[in-house]
Amino acid sequence: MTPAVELCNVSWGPARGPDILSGIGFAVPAGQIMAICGANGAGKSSLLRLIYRHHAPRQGIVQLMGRDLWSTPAQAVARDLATVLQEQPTDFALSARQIVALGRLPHRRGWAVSLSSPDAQDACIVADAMQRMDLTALADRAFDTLSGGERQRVMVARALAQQPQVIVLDEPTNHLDIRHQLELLELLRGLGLTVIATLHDLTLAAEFAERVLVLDRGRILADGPPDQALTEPVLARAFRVGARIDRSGPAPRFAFHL
Ligand SMILES: Nc1ncnc2c1ncn2[C@@H]1O[C@H](COP(=O)(O)OP(=O)(O)OP(=O)(O)O)[C@@H](O)[C@H]1O
Repeated sequence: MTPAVELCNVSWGPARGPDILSGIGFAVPAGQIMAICGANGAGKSSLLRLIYRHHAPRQGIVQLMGRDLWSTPAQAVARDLATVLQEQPTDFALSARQIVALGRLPHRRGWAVSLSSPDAQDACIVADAMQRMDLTALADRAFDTLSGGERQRVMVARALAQQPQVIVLDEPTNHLDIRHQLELLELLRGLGLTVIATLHDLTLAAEFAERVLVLDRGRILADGPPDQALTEPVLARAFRVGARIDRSGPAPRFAFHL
């Protein structure tokens, strides 16, 4: 079966700069939940930007649903792939519902859309996405009056309203309290979609993901099920710390020292 996302021998670096990512190759089957872990500056966000068609690879090819990303119009990519990023809109006064309704844009012909009067089907999809993210009571609040965690849930609801095949998330649990972290990861797992998320919290990554990719200075250091990818030697090398993993309980416990 065609992978949902596939990178073949990809490298990327900024114009006139050295490679930040090199020799990156992996295929994500449809429906797989993959976490990307690694130290600050390892290249996690840059890798996501290649997957959501923000950076074009310097070398190699990135495919979404079997099509070269850069031979596919941006709107067609947006029908298949949604993002939840760290940068959030803050400088305009749309309501939470209107932000979520933006997720319907890629499905509109010619991008023409009235945010205040979406058609009945779109309104239903938007309401459903908001309900799943526990946002119904906040629907009419201006986005810039919401807390960090509420905003994050709005951005996830917008991605759900997009009804994509693939969701790419950059540190989705940032700003969320423990309950909302667990609820979000549970929800993502239950969607049946392909999910690719960067996660700093290794315990969450080990519990949530079926597969973990560990990046180290722009290269893949480990790629496999959590218990094979998140090992003491891999973590020691990736994070330059001593690492101990206690696997005696139901979930692994990670301990680190300098
Ligand atoms: N457009 C750019 N121009 C120059 N350097 C860049 C650019 N984008 C990323 N970098 C550099 O590439 C490296 C990887 O950055 P990236 O944001 O991908 O790391 P990360 O693993 O997501 O880090 P963090 O955990 O701190 O968010 C960093 O050293 C960063 O400064």
